[in-house]
Amino acid sequence: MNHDHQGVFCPAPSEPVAGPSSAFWVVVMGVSGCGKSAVAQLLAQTLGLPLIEGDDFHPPSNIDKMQRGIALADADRADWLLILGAELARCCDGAVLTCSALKRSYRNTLRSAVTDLRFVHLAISPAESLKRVAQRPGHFYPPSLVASQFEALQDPAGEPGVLCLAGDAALATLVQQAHVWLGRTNATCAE
Ligand SMILES: Nc1ncnc2c1ncn2[C@@H]1O[C@H](COP(=O)(O)OP(=O)(O)O)[C@@H](O)[C@H]1O
Ligand SMILES: O=C(O)[C@H](O)[C@@H](O)[C@H](O)[C@H](O)COP(=O)(O)O
Repeated sequence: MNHDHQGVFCPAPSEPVAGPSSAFWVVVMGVSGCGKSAVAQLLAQTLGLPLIEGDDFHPPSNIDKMQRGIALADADRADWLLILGAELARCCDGAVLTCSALKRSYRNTLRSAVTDLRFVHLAISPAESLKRVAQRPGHFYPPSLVASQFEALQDPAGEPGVLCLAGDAALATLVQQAHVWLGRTNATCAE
């Protein structure tokens, strides 16, 4: 079953959606606290593309689970990833999506929604992730779940269309590096 966050049915595309040649879609990915939201917001502004916040599309049951300190399982993430793929496909001229996308199979679900999907992986240490998550007041995601993110993470290095960055660099540097890379790989997505 595939619903958007307001419960409206979203048909999943049977073929990845291709946009105009200038269009591209990019996922800013990584463990909790790696900087997905911060980087994606600036990157979307820089590129003039819509921002899709992956966390906004979790069903209440997932939020509730995480708030109670229970890590999501593959089954909890399956519909969420399909919805995020449909959201990407809906943005015909491209978009920037924040999504943890921790496992290769999750990334492949997103790849099946749009052509040449790029991923910018913000890699940080468990200690840095824990520090940042613990300092984020009012967020639903508890520090006790940080270790589970690293257990689930499958490094995307070597997969097509992936840029890996050190997430402890300055925000402006990260956005610039992603921007340059996206310009260089546009239309080929071979890296
Ligand atoms: N490159 C960075 N350097 C320093 N602090 C950062 C950086 N990126 C993000 N942060 C801070 O870390 C915290 C988590 O960032 P956030 O973007 O919410 O991560 P995520 O969306 O991956 O969970 C926020 O307080 C944010 O301001
Ligand atoms: O797949 C998951 O386990 C969740 O999506 C998780 O990766 C995400 O980190 C939380 O929703 C917290 O949100 P932030 O990543 O924005 O901290």
